[in-house]
Amino acid sequence: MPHRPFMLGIAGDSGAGKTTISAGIARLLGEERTTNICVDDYHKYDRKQRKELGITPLNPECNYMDIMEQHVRLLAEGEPILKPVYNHSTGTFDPPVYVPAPRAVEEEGRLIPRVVVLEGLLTLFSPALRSRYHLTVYLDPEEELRREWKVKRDVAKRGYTPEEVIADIERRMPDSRAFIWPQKEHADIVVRFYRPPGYNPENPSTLNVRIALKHTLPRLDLSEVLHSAYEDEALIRLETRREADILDITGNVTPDRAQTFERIIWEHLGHHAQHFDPSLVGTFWDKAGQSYPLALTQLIIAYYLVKMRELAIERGHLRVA
Ligand SMILES: Nc1ncnc2c1ncn2[C@@H]1O[C@H](COP(=O)(O)OP(=O)(O)OP(=O)(O)O)[C@@H](O)[C@H]1O
Ligand SMILES: O=C(CO)[C@H](O)[C@H](O)COP(=O)(O)O
Repeated sequence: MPHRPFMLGIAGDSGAGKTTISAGIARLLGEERTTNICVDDYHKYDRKQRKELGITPLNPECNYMDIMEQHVRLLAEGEPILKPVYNHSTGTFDPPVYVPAPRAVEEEGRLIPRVVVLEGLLTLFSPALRSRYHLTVYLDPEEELRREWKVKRDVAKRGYTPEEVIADIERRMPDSRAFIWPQKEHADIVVRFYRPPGYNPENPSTLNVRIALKHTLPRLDLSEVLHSAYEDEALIRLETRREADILDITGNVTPDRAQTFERIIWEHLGHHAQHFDPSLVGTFWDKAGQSYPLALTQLIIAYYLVKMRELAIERGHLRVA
């Protein structure tokens, strides 16, 4: 009998930080307890063909959306898939890889559903995809920041010049607006990193973050988690609005305060975070940089994930035996 996993969908534009967040969450929960899939692997055309056709990878027409939907359904039902692989270094396709059935993992004599993290440009695009997730996240950094991150990453890792990356971002703009940005509406959690006044790009650890927790989420008592840091306006502010609870975390938080807050969330994650190396929470840029707002964002998403997984088990929505 297949085991149904917990499905987490993460969307956002290119360079918005999806891989950074997904990798952090997988490390938190234990990499052997998660299956991470990038849905950008379902591109229909390679880089050369896209150029010839004048189509961008952001356009659903440029992706095998039907196969993506079928594979997301199969994973949600606990089945294996044979996943295509798009190689960002060569701009072409590698042989497909076998992704085993996402079976539950044993923890203290109990079977816990595995977490399948699906991230990519179009993860939340269609109703068929959205219907499969238990929790959805949209990454929405300030546009200038996304450009800065994308240029740095594409030059270092994907063989582009800065001018080529900027020109490509501009070419993609109509498709960003038409296909990527509207997915924000469908996310339970929207994360926006933004620059403080006088921001120095050499020190991205000082970025602020605003996390919108939509009311589609169960009303978890976050105030209990935030309690001891809650008084501290310099660190964190929680405000309830009509459409969402807004959590603001500033980048100039002192290490001891951030670490206290991290520990509080950590304790609430309990045994779910026992396989994780805490020194890696909040790391970015191949673990060379570390940011408290990023660490707290990863912990808050993991906290909701663990709580919602417990709820789904209680309600009998996740079959593990
Ligand atoms: N919170 C952050 N603070 C500092 N740098 C970050 C943060 N999030 C992401 N970055 C940097 O931005 C770059 C892009 O991030 P990432 O690869 O996670 O984006 P992505 O959305 O997965 O991109 P793509 O869809 O194009 O693959 C990386 O170099 C990463 O180190
Ligand atoms: O937006 C992207 C997600 O990473 C990529 O740019 C897209 O997948 C195509 O990659 P490239 O044209 O750089 O080969």
